[in-house]
Amino acid sequence: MKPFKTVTADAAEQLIADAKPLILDCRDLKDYRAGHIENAMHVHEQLRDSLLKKGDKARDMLIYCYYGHASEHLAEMFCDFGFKQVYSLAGGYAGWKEHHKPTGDL
Ligand SMILES: O=S(=O)([O-])[S-]
Repeated sequence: MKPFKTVTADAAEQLIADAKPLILDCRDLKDYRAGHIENAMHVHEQLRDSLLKKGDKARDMLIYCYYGHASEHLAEMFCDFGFKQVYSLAGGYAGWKEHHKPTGDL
């Protein structure tokens, strides 16, 4: 069984509204800059490492990538480091946009 949870765009939107998770975008920086889920942070290696070491393990964390594959790997890594509430967005940012969810697009 996966140590993290996979959420649909609808469930992720609800999660964001209810739990105010830390939102991590693990796509390329240029794609993040072109548009991302509101309040998402771009995860570069340094941020990832510092979160793994010092992040709040009890806080909900929502991770997304392009289509929902890379985020699963990252989600698993956070779980391995003891994070308790890790979610991966199924379908990634592509799915999010397809469902017409709000973005911080410029
Ligand atoms: O970002 S991706 O791994 O889903 S192609």
